[in-house]
Amino acid sequence: MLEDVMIAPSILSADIANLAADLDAISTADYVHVDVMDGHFVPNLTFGPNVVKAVKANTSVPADVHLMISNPDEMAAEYAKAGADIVSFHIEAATHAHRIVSAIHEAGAKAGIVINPATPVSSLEAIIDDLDLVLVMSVNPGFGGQKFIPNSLRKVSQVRALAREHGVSPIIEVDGGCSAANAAELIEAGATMLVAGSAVYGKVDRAAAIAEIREAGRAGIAKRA
Ligand SMILES: O=C(CO)[C@H](O)[C@H](O)COP(=O)(O)O
Ligand SMILES: [Fe+2]
Repeated sequence: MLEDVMIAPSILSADIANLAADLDAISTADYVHVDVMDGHFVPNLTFGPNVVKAVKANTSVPADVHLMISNPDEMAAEYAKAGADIVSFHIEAATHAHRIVSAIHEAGAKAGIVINPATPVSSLEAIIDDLDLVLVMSVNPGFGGQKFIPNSLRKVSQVRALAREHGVSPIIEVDGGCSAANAAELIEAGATMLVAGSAVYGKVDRAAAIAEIREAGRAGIAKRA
């Protein structure tokens, strides 16, 4: 049973020159979402483990690190060692997914797998028992501020069904184009954590934006099947 809707603002949309202040502004969030892009798996380039360390040094909000990198086999555990509370990597980039999950766990973090919009939920079947989190991308990764892909809702329901079938309850996170406008339907479909970049950092009052998305999402809890 979902206790409450979790919100993870993405610092992709923060002012990196004023990161400490922009982290203070989201102290009511459940996680801070850190988008790591390597310029290979996705066209864009962002942060490395040093930024995860800087985030950890400047907030007590746990860090949810989303790796959009071509080499999670080599690098995922480094982000756990840098202090990430959750490290998630893309199934499309992984050679030995089970080994990566074990390495993240051994380094002391929770482990998640991310699936792109065109990757089927069935790709998680053999590994869902080992995961703390499944992240459904609702945009093609690489940039903030993109439009939500509607078919993602069906995929969220499919992840929930797969988790139930396996008797596990990973966090079900959705990333890309999430806002107060679609929070209720996402939570109703089975999401438990929503990433919000532009929907939080695009607003002057970030705490109010977080509260608004959370409140909108709560309407979906009651409607759940
Ligand atoms: O992983 C991401 C992009 O690849 C970001 O987390 C995501 O796009 C958040 O930004 P927004 O809420 O503005 O869509
Ligand atoms: Fe992300």
